[in-house]
Amino acid sequence: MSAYIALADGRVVEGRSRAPGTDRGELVFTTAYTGYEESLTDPSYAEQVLTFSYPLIGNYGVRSERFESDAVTPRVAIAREFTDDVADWLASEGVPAVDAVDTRELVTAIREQGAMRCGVAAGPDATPEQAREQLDQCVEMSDHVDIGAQVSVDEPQVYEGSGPRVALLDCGAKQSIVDSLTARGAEVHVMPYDSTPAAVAEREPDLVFVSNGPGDPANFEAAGEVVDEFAGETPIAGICLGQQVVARSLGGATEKMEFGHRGLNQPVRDLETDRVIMTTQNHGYSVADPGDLAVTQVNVNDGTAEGLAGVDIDVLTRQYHPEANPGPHDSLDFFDDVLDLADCRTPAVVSD
Ligand SMILES: NC(=O)CC[C@H](N)C(=O)O
Repeated sequence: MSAYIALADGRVVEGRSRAPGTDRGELVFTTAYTGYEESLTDPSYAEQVLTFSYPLIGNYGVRSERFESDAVTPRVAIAREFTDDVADWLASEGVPAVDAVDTRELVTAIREQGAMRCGVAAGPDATPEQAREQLDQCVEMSDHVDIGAQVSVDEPQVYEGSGPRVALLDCGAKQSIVDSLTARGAEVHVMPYDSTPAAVAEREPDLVFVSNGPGDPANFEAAGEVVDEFAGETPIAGICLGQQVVARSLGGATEKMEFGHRGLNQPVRDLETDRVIMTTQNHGYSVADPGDLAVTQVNVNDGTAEGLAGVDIDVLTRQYHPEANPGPHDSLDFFDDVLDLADCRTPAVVSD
């Protein structure tokens, strides 16, 4: 069974269909060599076509305990080789999968030209024309203005705890962010991404936390309004899209990166301690201007802002994923730090 990937640069790359279907999205790559279940269920990958640069994906099976959400979130998955476990899982979820592709060619194209639109057709009757038709219908990431609605809860969900009460604005939150907070005793109220400041205030939070999420942070204005309303009154935290939303709301700006950071070994330097930690990352936008916030951590490779902190107010954000699923685990203390900001309730005792 054949498969075709039509790139925005005019190329059509041929591969083998491992799960049939036609679809489209922004072509990106991750260098992660493990954690494929986590990546394939991370809501931040909505509307993207995910290429794994590591050549064999699926060598330790598929277990739902490792999923970050209920759904497979990228629109299409591509690898040099998928095991049957992964291919069968993607087929059962209706997500097209393509392997037997020279992923080095795709990665090089993305590195040289940036993350780009693509269309995919896979299956017994797939044709290059179908892939090109998908490409024609593919819009730029920033045009997915309602992307938050795809990935957020519809109604608030409460996880009980005896520690600080966290209002987590769910812009596409990974389950391991919720788990990292509840493991430390926090009471977590997962709130829809478009909650109003009044709806958040009703929860009487000790900490307002903006989650990770897909697409352009400019399309998460409601979360920015919540930050604007609570900043200076209640501590604020953010991860990845959350950092971007918080920065935008507090006078800063974001920009689209050329091909982003996606992988498990991105080095980050803390400017105060000079310590370098290895981090897991998945983002295509970055904070170009921190506004009223101070940059406290930077990416060692390209100098982009990896951590921000309030100067006079309690704000702490990370561009990488401190919940570190599947790892490396250098960054878990972020959760202790943000809960310390909110320590007006019973102290949390549990650690990872
Ligand atoms: N993991 C995330 O939260 C990603 C944030 C944002 N969608 C970006 O690509 O930059």
